[in-house]
Amino acid sequence: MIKNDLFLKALKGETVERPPVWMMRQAGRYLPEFMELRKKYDFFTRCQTPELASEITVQPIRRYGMDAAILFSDILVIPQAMDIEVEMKPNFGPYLPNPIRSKEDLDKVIVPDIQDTLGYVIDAIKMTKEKLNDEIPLIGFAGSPWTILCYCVEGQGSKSFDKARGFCFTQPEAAHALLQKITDTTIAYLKAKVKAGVNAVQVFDSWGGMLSPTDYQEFSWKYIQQIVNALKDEAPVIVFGKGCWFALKEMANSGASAVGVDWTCSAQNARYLTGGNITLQGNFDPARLLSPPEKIKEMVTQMINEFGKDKYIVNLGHGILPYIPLENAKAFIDAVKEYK
Ligand SMILES: Cc1c2[nH]c(c1CCC(=O)O)Cc1[nH]c(c(CCC(=O)O)c1C)Cc1[nH]c(c(CCC(=O)O)c1C)Cc1[nH]c(c(C)c1CCC(=O)O)C2
Repeated sequence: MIKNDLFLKALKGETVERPPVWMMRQAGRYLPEFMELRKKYDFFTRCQTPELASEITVQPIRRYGMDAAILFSDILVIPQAMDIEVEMKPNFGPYLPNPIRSKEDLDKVIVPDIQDTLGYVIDAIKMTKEKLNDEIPLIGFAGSPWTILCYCVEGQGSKSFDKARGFCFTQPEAAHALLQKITDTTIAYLKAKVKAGVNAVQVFDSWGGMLSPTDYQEFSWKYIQQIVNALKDEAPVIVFGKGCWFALKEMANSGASAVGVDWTCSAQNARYLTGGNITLQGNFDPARLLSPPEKIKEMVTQMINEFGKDKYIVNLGHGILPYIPLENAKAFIDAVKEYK
């Protein structure tokens, strides 16, 4: 039994005294204790060493007391496990030296055994569960197949992922074969995470908003739906698509327990588009954490009033920025805890 079950209650749609709160990318560079470890260990060492990954996961919890923890890791451990090389270059971000651009490239991509390739994540989950001591739930996550394809084809981050979109439109068969391999790997991975102890899973479709609504159905949503179908009876699933307001209806009807929204969609519109019954998560503009703490508190209270306290999980509309002052992040969390 988890002592603070606000997050799990909200995922079930149950009535709560106040909504739960966590922040996407809450284990990150705005925390000085994270920066200390970052000086000593490179990115994938931090992900692959259970002592480090579990420590980084609980850092924001110790400081702010969020209502859920999210395992420190990265969505790009999936392509790595599939035999696609991934580097994390300082001041640059993800870099994949051998991107997938043809059927031949695709044939080299494997659907791996999870324990063999990602056993370190399983160990990190078990160690994190011990550190959390059943105080709060732990969230596991994966990127959506489309978002993973974006990096596999583009080879690095991008403002528009033109090469990834071009690959889908010029070589649709290869694109679908890659998406299916990623989907199969992701399903096995998330099931293993649940078995290891995570209490919910979130699928990040960070680049879903790059696609037209029609292309979104074909190249992204179809595969996310497979993941939801495979996971929903094992753990609550949260689906978050950045820029994907047009898909909120499918998301709400998918069997997912909650749907994430970004800050370009109003609470009222999100409730309308999702039919008013599903738990929503979001959607504070991450740059709004640069406002003065008093203003942040006022805006968070207003946001809760707009979404309603029930069937709602307070979060940012995307990941926290690296240069957010500590007291501003605190104001965001405290405003929720003080909500009446
Ligand atoms: C697209 C994406 C990635 N990774 C992730 C996404 C989807 C979520 C989103 O859209 O924000 C997911 C992710 N990445 C990380 C987490 C940890 C858990 C959390 O606290 O939310 C999560 C959930 C750690 C990380 N992943 C990364 C960092 C920062 C790099 C570092 O610590 O050196 C962290 C804390 C690196 C990373 N990883 C990725 C990028 C683009 C970068 C570079 C970003 C940058 O440098 O600002 C890919």
